[in-house]
Amino acid sequence: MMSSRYYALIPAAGVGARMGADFPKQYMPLAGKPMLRHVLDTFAAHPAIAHTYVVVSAEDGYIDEVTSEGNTLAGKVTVLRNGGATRHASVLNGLQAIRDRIADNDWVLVHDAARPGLGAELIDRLVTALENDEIGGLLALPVVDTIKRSDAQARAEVTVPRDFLWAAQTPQMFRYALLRTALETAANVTDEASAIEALGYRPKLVEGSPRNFKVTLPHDVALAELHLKGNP
Ligand SMILES: Nc1ccn([C@@H]2O[C@H](COP(=O)(O)OP(=O)(O)OP(=O)(O)O)[C@@H](O)[C@H]2O)c(=O)n1
Ligand SMILES: C[C@](O)(CO)[C@H](O)COP(=O)(O)O
Repeated sequence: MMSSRYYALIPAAGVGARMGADFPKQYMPLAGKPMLRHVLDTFAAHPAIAHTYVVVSAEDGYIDEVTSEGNTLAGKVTVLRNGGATRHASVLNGLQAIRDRIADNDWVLVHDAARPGLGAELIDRLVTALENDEIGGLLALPVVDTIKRSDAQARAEVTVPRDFLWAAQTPQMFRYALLRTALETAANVTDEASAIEALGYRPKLVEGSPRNFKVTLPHDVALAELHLKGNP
């Protein structure tokens, strides 16, 4: 039997509403290049990744410039212009579009365009941890703060025990057929692991890194630049 290959799928069809810029945040310049380009460069340079697919919206007017710069992504990255209204829809549309280019058993690493701090060592950590896994899993960080649940007026109602709580990151890595089925079946989910969990499986949690945080709000930009300039 042929061994499984590894593919990256990057949902990049969001509008970045919480960032409040007048263009999608994945195209913001960070440490000399657009946020999305950091992510594409990382996957394109990784020896384990057979190919990278990036999902953008049909109206996207930025992606061609971002992928053509320097010509180093040629043959390594394919743009899919079928992003959906939610992250869930964008990932599923991407998976459906590549059905003839991937085997059911191949692994897909789904990674947010908005997490430019991912480095090769974290990809290695995830891939190594899941080498002999049947289900797959994701990078995540154990929660370190005391956790409060509040009422609608932001008054603490209860302190939630943080044992066994993790904050989900990406990549989230699952075999193609299982992931596609899970996302086709699930109601709107915010990550791939939720859809897999809904089928009754337990994705493996592999320790990620604070550096791999999601750039979401305006104040995240300076921190992302700091990380990326320290280690481009
Ligand atoms: N319809 C969507 C929404 C999000 N994403 C992608 O999913 C990732 C994580 O989403 P998030 O940080 O929530 O990005 P946005 O949806 O762009 O941000 P916001 O919720 O603030 O609008 C990003 O790479 C984003 O581009 C996507 O591909 N398609
Ligand atoms: C997939 C994810 O990055 C894990 O934290 C997250 O669920 C997606 O971001 P959102 O802000 O919930 O859309």
